[in-house]
Amino acid sequence: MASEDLMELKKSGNGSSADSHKKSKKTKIDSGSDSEEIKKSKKKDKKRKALSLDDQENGNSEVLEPDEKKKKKKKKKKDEDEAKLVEEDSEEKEEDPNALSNFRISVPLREALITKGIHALFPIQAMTFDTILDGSDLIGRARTGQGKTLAFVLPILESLINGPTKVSRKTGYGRAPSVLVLLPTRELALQVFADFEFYGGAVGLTSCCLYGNSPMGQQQVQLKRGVDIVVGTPGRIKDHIERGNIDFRSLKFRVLDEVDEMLKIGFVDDVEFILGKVEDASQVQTLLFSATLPSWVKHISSKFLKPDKKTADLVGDEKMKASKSVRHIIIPCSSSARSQLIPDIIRCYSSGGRTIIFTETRGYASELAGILPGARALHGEIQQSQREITLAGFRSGKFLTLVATNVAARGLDIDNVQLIVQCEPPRDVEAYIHRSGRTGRAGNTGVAVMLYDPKKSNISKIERESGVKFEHLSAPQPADVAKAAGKEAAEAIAEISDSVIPAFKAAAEELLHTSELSPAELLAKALAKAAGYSEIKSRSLLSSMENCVTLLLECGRPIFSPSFAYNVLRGFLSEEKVESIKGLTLTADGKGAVFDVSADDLDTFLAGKNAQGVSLEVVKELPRLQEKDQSRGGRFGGGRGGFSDRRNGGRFSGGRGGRGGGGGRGYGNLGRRW
Ligand SMILES: Nc1ncnc2c1ncn2[C@@H]1O[C@H](COP(=O)(O)OP(=O)(O)OP(=O)(O)O)[C@@H](O)[C@H]1O
Repeated sequence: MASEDLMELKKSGNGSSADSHKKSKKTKIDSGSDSEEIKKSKKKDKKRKALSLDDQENGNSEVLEPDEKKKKKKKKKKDEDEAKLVEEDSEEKEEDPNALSNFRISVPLREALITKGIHALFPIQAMTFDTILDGSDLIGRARTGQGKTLAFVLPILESLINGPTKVSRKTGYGRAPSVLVLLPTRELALQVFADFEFYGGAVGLTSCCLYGNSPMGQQQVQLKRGVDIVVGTPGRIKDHIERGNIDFRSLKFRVLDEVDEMLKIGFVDDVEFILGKVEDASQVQTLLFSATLPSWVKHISSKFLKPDKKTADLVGDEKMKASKSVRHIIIPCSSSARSQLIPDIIRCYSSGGRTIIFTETRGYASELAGILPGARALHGEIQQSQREITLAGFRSGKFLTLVATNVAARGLDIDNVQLIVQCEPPRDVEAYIHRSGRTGRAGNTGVAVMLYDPKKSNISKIERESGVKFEHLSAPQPADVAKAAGKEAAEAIAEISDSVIPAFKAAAEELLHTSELSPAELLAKALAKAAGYSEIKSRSLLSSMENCVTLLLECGRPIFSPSFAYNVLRGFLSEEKVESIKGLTLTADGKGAVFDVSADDLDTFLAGKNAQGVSLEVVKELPRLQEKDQSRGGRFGGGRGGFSDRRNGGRFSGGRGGRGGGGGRGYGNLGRRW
């Protein structure tokens, strides 16, 4: 079996000395989180990691020492412009091994990068640049938002204009494409196309984007005229092949971005068909990228790559597979409470930036977008032209909340997405990783909130497989949200011009004279009105339902089953009241049960709390609950004692998730967005 080179960035911080650093064939880095790494990259930290090539099977490592790399670069012919640029970047070159000037990136491309504010390569880019430019097939993995797109765009372009594929690349009218990039969604195809268009354009290469539900004719004309780079979705590309519009005889590169999604059922046949159209695969470099590489992908993908392919894996065996620059929060919420809760979650955690809400179905995405003021839906049933308008509006800030299905889960790179809300846990862990990765990109931070129904959802599986340690929080309480809204309304009132006073003064004086309330109380009401409040309801910690209160029942001995809990309640409550309770769930410690009651019934329930040694109290912090798969003997968990909560000592750590629990500015947009 042919050996596969494995490149990996290793963590330092494990006692490796400077000396061993030099001797070691691996260059190690001190990596806290991805964002830290990227921030370090941005700050030109001297302790940058560099590249190491390990042989996956025998543990041998081939080293590209930074010094050797520099020598190699120095051999480059430099024209005047380049000399100037190098001079400008000389400080970076000395300080940052990943500075652009340390790579074989030609001047126009470097200039194009600098106009986008890019002065150094991100780790995955630095790690794979030479390997791709020098002709290897490659599988690349880095967490979401770490710059995988440029990791293939830059060396491909450089190879075509200055590198090994330059000589045999077709040029002129009617030329067949040199590069084929396949992506799973049209939005993603357009996004990657935009990068090729911009950076390729800077070096005189043309690109086109082929995706379904858009006119064939224009695409045909582009292909006929000749393009260097074809980006698209498998269905439409297959269509063009079948119509004889594309010729792959001159192909130099083929890229599967989001490779695991591309090789899933539904795409794999088309992908195989397309890749199979390359007659001499030995002449073509194949590159596969994704943030998630389940083992089955590695298996299937070996079919398409050469035996001496390389793997650049920045995630590797690390437990944490999702973005490290994202706060991962879960909040219990029944499906019927979602639409009431989500606006408050946005108020608490979006820091005034963009929010993407993920739903499991297209219908619910449309429904929710209809309910949430200022939100728009994006899913597969919406016409392509509308999808593009919606995404453009979201990118440009025309509206700040996008409600989407998994069509937006992968790859989309949108500035200032501060918050991701997942209405329920997704079916697979990859979806969780990609969805939550729409925030916290390129060294920024973000918040991902996932709602779950404690009686239905299995959080542990996602936690286990993604390596995420969820922060367990309860829903923000409306009273807390309202307090913050009141503060903002007060600030807004202070800014209103005095010119309005004469018009409103008479009504204000009239109110003061006729009302029994104090001036402060009246002003409080005015602030409530300004912030859009007419009443403040309580919210259950268990289901997030408004006007419900969560109670904890304990009876001095273990509660093994829901029916046992119901029987205890029947001891001091009427059947009617017992039947009115909602969402009864056993606690993880096996000692209690929590359930919701209507706020109006609270006194009736609390009146009987001392009966037969029973304790019944309003829950301030939701205790850890038994999960679906943790229970023995059915859905409600007959398991003795359930599972213990070693992490939080039996209590959720976050308590009320409202004030101070938010990311960044907290309730930055109260009263404005809704
Ligand atoms: N070297 C760099 N310096 C600064 N910003 C960069 C650099 N490389 C990429 N970026 C920016 O980082 C962002 C994320 O990049 P990209 O979309 O390629 O991430 P990704 O790893 O493909 O994420 P995902 O797995 O979610 O698709 C983009 O906005 C991109 O412009």
